[in-house]
Amino acid sequence: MSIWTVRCVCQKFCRQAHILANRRVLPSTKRIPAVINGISRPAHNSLYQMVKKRTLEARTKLQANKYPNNQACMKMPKTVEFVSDVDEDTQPPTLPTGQTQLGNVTASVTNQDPQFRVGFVDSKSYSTAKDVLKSSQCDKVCPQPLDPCKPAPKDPCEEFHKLRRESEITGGAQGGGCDGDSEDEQQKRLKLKCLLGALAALLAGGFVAWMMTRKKECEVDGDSPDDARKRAQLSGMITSPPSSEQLPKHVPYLIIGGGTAAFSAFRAIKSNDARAKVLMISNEYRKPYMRPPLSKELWYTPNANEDPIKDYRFKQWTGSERSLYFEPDEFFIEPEKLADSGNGGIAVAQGFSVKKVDAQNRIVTLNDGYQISYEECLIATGCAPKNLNMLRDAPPSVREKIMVYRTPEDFDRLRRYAMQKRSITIVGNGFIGSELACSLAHYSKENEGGKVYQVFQEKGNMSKVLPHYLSDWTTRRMEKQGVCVIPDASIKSALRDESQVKLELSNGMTLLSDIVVVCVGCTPNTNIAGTSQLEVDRTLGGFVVNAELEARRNLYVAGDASCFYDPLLGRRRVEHHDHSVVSGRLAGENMTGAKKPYEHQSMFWSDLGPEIGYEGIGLVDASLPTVGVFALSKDDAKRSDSHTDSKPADKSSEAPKQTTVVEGELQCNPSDEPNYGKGVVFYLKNDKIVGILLWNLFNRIGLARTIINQNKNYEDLNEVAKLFEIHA
Ligand SMILES: Cc1cc2nc3c(=O)[nH]c(=O)nc-3n(C[C@H](O)[C@H](O)[C@H](O)COP(=O)(O)OP(=O)(O)OC[C@H]3O[C@@H](n4cnc5c(N)ncnc54)[C@H](O)[C@@H]3O)c2cc1C
Repeated sequence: MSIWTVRCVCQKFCRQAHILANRRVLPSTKRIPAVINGISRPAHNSLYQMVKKRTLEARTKLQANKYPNNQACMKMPKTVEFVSDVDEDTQPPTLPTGQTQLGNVTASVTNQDPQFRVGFVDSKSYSTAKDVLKSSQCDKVCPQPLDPCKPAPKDPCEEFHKLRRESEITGGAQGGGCDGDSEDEQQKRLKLKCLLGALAALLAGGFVAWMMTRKKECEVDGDSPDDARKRAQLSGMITSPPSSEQLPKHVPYLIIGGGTAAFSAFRAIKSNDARAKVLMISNEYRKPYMRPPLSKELWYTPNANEDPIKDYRFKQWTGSERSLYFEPDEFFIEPEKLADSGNGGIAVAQGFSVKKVDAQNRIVTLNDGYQISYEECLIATGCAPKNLNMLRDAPPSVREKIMVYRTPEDFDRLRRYAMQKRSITIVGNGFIGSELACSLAHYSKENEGGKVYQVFQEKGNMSKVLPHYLSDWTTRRMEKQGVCVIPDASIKSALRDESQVKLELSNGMTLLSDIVVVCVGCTPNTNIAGTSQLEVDRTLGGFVVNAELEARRNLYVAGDASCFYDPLLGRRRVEHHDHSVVSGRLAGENMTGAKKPYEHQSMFWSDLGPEIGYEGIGLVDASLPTVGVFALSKDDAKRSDSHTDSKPADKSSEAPKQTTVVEGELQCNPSDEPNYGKGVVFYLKNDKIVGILLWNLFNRIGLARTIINQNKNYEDLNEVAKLFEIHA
């Protein structure tokens, strides 16, 4: 095995990768014990541990088990000029800008795949996504049985149309009954009456048919009122307590928001003030729960077809089971009983919204005007998913096919579509969009479900986080997992079919989908800032707080909604689970008088299916220069060695050329999977390491944290990389 180093020096999108070295790793005896010892996780991280007990062993086992790769689609072309005389069999995998891989198959595929149609309403000679899929290497590299580009075995759209036609015919027949045997003289008047009657009956029949199809839509889009009530009762989705009047008038500790940061703060308060009485006010109708499994583990849990509404149990990657909820219902006390509780505890007011905080007088006002005074208050309102303006402003018929993704309700809704084998389009290439696309593709594969498309403007998945070569590689891996990735494309328009939404993309493709999930980031929930006279950061968003997470005296902000001052890395806002745990804990400690600054570097993680997992810490930002060091498999090492060996004298001056060659190989040969299978990427600012990404490397985040905290220049990053034992 060899170490493979890639340095990205361009500020924007890291266009250049330089191989710096191709040397043997130091033997594992060359560890630096002091640093290695720093790996152990601090105790506060128990919330993080609950979600994510990931060991390399567990992941490796998982990789070997029942989730085999699906087959690759192909690289999408940048433009969609129609080229009718392309020979599919001789198509190169990638084409220069301005050309396209679209083949001469447009008309022939139209009827085969209802998800991709040419000229949907108005029959233009579109080059559709199907054409792209068809014309790519997919036809060459995908074995037939697993080919994700072929039509689904059963076409839900066709079924829908059939049902609809039948109901219309039935309605029409019922409208008859005027074939009377009346006398000739009366025929004219009777005929007229009859015609009018038939027309009325037809209209009634049509109305019945419409109602019937509406009902079918409802069955897809939502529960019947009875079911909805039942599910609401099961999950406690009713305001609790029934009225704000039942909430205490005064509490020592008040937390606005009922998410991860809020719950972490409660834990810290309780461990510093054993009898603390804490009231959490959440506008969700649930007790505190974690979000990460919503886009990952829940979709891989074998019992995913069972109704998870009660406690959303899921299997962690390690195989152990747990619920989405941090604690069961019994852990909490009722808000009405909080004031009289001798030992204190935590109460959650569910379904109530705070509209104002009066920091001067320490009073919080709810939406209905009810006021609660506090001694210490934390704002942990998180963030809300963004939508695209064009979709938000679309007609209601389109909007009902568009959703964002953040809550268990969103999971339920999307799962209903997935279970019904519908085609799903994810918009966006960030963490949640990419995770969800992988999870849905997996779910679809396991259940012979519908197609999963991922559309985004950028060139590759996670391009804001990963250096471009890694983003490219990841995109190909996503395709292998069964996601039909459509990069370099934005949505130009969205129209509604009987059952689907038709997306016209900027690259000329037309995509038909049963549901569109918009995953384009989120906006911090700072609505109360204006009424509460709190400062919001103009650039980063979020409530501005100092290093102690204080917005005002006795008023703190933590989690996604806080824009805090990191003494090491400057002003930041972070939208990750561990940050919400770390900042929530710090705020909780400070609410009990600790007055500590934010010093602990939080980490994040993401999983793109069971085979790709990564963790990051510090400023993991693709616009920074990066150096990546990856373990190569035997074959790749040989290839790289031979390349270097052929030009030993030119090693440094030829670095960019080597890069080009390596990148070329990667782009042209999707089977070069091991290239970026495992490694570490350093993100640099003023030649200092400010961020570290651990790519399929686990249990090393403590070491990464130590290195960032050292805040110094390293002569040779290969030496630093060796500490991570990427071959271990
Ligand atoms: C699907 C998904 C997957 C994710 N996966 C990962 C992952 O793998 N790794 C990772 O590091 N991070 C992940 N994250 C991000 C992580 O979950 C968030 O960073 C974290 O939940 C933020 O916690 P929070 O407490 O700040 O906000 P939230 O969890 O959003 O909680 C805020 C709460 O406050 C409520 N609220 C808002 N305004 C008011 C108001 N005025 N009055 C009362 N209540 C209010 C909200 O309804 C919400 O319940 C994921 C997020 C999502 C959505």
